[in-house]
Amino acid sequence: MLRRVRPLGGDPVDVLLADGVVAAWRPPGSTGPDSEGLPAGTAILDTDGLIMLPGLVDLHTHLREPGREDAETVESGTRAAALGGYTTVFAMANTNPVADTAGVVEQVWRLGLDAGHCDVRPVGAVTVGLAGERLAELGAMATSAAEVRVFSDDGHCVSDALLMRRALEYVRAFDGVIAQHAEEPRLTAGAQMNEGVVAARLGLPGWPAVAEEAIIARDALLAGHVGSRLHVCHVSTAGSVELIRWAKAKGWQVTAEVTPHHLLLTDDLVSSYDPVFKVNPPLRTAEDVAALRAGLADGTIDCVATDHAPHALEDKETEWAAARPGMLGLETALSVVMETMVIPGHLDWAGVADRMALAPARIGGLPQPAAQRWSSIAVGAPATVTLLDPSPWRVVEADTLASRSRNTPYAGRSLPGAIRATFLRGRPTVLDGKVV
Ligand SMILES: NC(=O)N[C@@H](CC(=O)O)C(=O)O
Ligand SMILES: [Zn+2]
Ligand SMILES: [Zn+2]
Repeated sequence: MLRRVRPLGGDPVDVLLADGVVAAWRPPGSTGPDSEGLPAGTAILDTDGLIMLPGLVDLHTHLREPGREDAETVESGTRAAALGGYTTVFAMANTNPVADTAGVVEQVWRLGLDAGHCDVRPVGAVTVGLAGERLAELGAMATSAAEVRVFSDDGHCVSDALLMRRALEYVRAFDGVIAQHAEEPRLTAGAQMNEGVVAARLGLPGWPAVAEEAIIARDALLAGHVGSRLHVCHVSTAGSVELIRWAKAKGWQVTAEVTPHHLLLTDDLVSSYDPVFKVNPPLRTAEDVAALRAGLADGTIDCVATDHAPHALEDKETEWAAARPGMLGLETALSVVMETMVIPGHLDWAGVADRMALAPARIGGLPQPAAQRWSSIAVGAPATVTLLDPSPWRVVEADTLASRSRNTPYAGRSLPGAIRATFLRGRPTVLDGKVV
């Protein structure tokens, strides 16, 4: 029995979860189901004041297995995901070996099943070894047990225009999508941070906005030309938001994501030379942050994706130039979205449900019942939900995170909200803020 849940910002209702589905619900004050006669094992929680959201879906997670199990494993990464309210994560392909064959994507998918904290949907590489030279066996990954629908060379840009065109054409047959890490490599060679006044002051080589925007413009034109689906990873500049708005107005199948860190943090943090703030694409300016928030609010940017990028201490706690780019994100994403979007009034909870669960499920090609699993509280709908307590503020401590890595940019910062429980098809994966 779930009591007094407030779904999507509306009036509180009582919701009963049983056998993995919403068994009944009632408006407050009315009589209806109570805890008598419930099936054994039905979860009974005091959920007064909690907000119920559909289980969150992350289109962009780095789990590091196989290859860098010291930084993260499928088990530790999905544990972090469940604690963050996620019920599905898409695992990026830049592992070692690269997830560019049916064998590797099936391995990652099975590790996810074994861990059981959330659903793991492997992303397949676009090119063999992420080398940007030959297309990987996209069809074999699509028809494997892992049923890959999202393909990405993330970490690298598919910079060859003809290869990008061929990839877009190839995935059309099975309604796949190419998720592009938009970075024109010739324009970012040697780059250390956002190109701008802070870089000039610090004397660090700059990563210009145009390196992202040039690829987005090119790929949107290609996607429109061949009639296929393009998804833009980690959009970070105001100009990129404008380009995506333009591509959508053309009617092209272009979608985009923004990370929590690009919604909150700016490039002046680099003045500390703390490599925890090194990320790709780099932290940008306050004007970019404002445009990203506005783009997410009006739906130009379809969804929030964490780009959770764990790195071992030796790769992160080093001098700025030698440190690997990337930040943790799964355990703090909903709190950062609350701070940057909900509290300032850019998004209500229904908007959060769309941008963090429904839209990413649709883009990632999750089976239709899952994608539609939350239009309202409906009897018979699978209970894949997360319960958020919006009231507490908590100081993030790197050492208490479930991730194997420690590279959170929010350490010492106070963030709003706390996940109390996560349910995957009716089974609790997190209860009272702890992994079950
Ligand atoms: N975002 C990052 O800074 N790093 C990612 C790669 C990527 O998302 O491009 C990683 O794999 O570490
Ligand atoms: Zn990337
Ligand atoms: Zn990434």
